[in-house]
Amino acid sequence: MEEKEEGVNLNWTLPVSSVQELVRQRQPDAVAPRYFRDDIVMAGHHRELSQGLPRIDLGKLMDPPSRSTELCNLHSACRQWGLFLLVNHGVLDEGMRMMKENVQGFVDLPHHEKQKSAQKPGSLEGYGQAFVISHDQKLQWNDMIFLKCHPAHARNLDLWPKNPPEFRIALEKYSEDMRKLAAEVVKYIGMALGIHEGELDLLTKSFGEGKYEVRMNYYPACPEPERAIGLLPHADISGITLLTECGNIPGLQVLSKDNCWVTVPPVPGGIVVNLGQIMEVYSNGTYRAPDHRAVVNKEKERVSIATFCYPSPSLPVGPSPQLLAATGLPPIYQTLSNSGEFLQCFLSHKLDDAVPFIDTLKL
Ligand SMILES: O=C(O)CCC(=O)C(=O)O
Ligand SMILES: [Fe+2]
Repeated sequence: MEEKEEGVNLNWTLPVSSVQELVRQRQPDAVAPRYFRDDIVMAGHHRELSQGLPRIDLGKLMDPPSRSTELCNLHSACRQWGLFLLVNHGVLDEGMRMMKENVQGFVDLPHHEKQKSAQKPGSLEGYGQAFVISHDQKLQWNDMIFLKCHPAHARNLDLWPKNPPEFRIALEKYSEDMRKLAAEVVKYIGMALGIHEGELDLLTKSFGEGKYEVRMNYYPACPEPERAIGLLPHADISGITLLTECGNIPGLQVLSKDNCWVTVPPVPGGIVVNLGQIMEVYSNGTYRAPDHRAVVNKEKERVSIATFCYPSPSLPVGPSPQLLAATGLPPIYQTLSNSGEFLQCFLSHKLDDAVPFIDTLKL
């Protein structure tokens, strides 16, 4: 019998064993049935892109002579893919390196040490797995540690690892860098959409003062990568997500408009930006919050760091008033009072609902 209960939501997860421990202790040469994802991995075609995914240069956006051309590139990247590789982003190498080293250092700790940051019942925050709501649910080939970083009062420091000793400093610095970067990137996304003056200031300010959560993903090497999935296809619920990959190991794939899975190749020093559902709603569906997933491979473990960036409560979450006025189009989504209400609706939307969350907001 399914142990799923009525009213269960995504803000809750059952403890399951760490994939890393499973691999370390048993050194399996096959994937356990609970991880078989043949339905998902086999579904859909996979394609390598000859011309590559869009690259956006933040330096060019900041520099007035090159801005308008780069805004056109940004506009088409957000429309076509909802994902782009951000280069020349200005985040110092030192902070990035320190964060990557500390996340890898945490991953390499003995299990009992990592368990000091284990998720507590009733919350997704901490070390564990996301969204496990029944004992017979299929699992993902992923362990993670998920921590709230901004605003500072939202931090649950009891879950922040004390080991490696510089982990906390690295995360604090990194999330601060991501907060500043997100506000800048969102400003240009707003400009690309045609937003200006007061509304552009409100948008930028709301991300400057917004909510930031960091999810560090660990995908061990997998004996049967074609049978398992690192992360199931999903669209992020955030405004935008900033993704840093710790090594040179591909794994992230994005769904193209014509429904092909396209591998996002890691670019050393680059940051992958993907739009979340809040921006899809804000753009009245002009921009995409793309479905993406993580696949695993046989030889190498992979580590990624996703920062989910949300606007502060000062921004209503609905189609941009300026955009509606400029296009004369009707809103396709309802407006919720802020990202808190948006998240609440998302969390109470049951996992197994056939309708994607964003469609429940359609007018
Ligand atoms: O590991 C990756 O590349 C994807 C991570 C991701 O999509 C997420 O954490 O939401
Ligand atoms: Fe994601």
